[in-house]
Amino acid sequence: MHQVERAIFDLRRGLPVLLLAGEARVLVQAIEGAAEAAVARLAEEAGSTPALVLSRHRLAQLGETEAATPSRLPLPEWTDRQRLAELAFGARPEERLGSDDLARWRRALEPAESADRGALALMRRALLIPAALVARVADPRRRAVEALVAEGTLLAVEAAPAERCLEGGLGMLKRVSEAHVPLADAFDCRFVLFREPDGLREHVAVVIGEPEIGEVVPLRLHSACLTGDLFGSLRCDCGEQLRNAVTEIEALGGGVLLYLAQEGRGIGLANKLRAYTLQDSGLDTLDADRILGFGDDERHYGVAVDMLASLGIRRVQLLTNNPRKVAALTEGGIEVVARQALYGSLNDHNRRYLSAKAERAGHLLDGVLNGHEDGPRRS
Ligand SMILES: Nc1nc2c(ncn2[C@@H]2O[C@H](COP(=O)(O)OP(=O)(O)OP(=O)(O)O)[C@@H](O)[C@H]2O)c(=O)[nH]1
Ligand SMILES: [Zn+2]
Repeated sequence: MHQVERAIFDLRRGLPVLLLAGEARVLVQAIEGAAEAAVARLAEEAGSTPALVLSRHRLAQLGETEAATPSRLPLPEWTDRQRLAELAFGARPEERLGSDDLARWRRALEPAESADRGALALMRRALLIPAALVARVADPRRRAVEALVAEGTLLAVEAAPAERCLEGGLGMLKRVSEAHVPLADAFDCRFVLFREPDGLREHVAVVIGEPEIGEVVPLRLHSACLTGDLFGSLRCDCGEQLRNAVTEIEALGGGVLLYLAQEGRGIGLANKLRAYTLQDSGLDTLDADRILGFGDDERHYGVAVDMLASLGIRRVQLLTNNPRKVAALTEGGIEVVARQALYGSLNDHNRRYLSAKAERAGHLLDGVLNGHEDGPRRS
């Protein structure tokens, strides 16, 4: 895990890393921050033709509608940064790259192997665009590349743990510190901070009042939304949901709110802002994420299950409109005794977002979409 965490750091800085997959040595670089001549340079370094690894969601945007797995797209050396960006996350690839060219690219697709899957997982964990430049190191270049590793200028990491890096080291969450933090809507609150084993993400359990831990505990799983939670953005309903959850849990006699570092349904703030810009050109919240190469929802709730285990909570009354959260907790061995709706209010800016969640992602938002437009509602 240690090397994986370092690899994420290097990739975020725009540096290449070397993935080790059996006998294969594969140079990997992020699309974000890639220099103009990145493909040519990688070709020279590896002595082979670089390829672009794309997620199945992105492949679908390029016309590979049946893609069930990621694939590798071999690239000519003259591929510049602009073309890479169009291929990896451009909004209108057909228009910009030409349908003939796209069809040709598609015919050249190769199935992804372990190093390619590892590269994509690293990009996701690093909250970068989920597309990677990869190049297999040819035999004549192997020594030179290994020398870079030996002298410490290139980081080598095994592909297998890289592939698993999104699982987040379950059961190894560290409970780090805690304090009493009185809130405007609930005076008696304790913030308990948890850190993932690789140190990259932190999550907070807000214990409101003194819930009976052995009984059914009112619980909210809240995914971070900087724009909504902190600034009251009108594009979503998160800020109101957050505050309504605190009030509601307090009214229920106490419970827990898990504030999870899952900004943008797990794609990170940078990508959420990219997705917002795409939404401004007419796409809905799910299609915008798919253009960028992401699935409808990239969140994993293993950390929430671990936090509940640490707090001794096994039975909950869950405040959510999202059936996936109920399913994820149940799968993690938490008994969801009841679900309780939790709404923000509808406005002209979030109407399309909430409708898409209800119509396309199965969120249970009838109560807010059908007529309750004049303020927050609970049921
Ligand atoms: N990718 C993406 N994320 C968004 C967008 N709008 C809001 N979000 C994120 O969506 C998540 C919403 O979190 P929650 O309110 O906990 O979850 P939910 O899936 O709406 O479910 P409930 O609120 O429990 O019903 C947050 O991480 C937001 O940052 C968007 O347009 N695109
Ligand atoms: Zn939000």
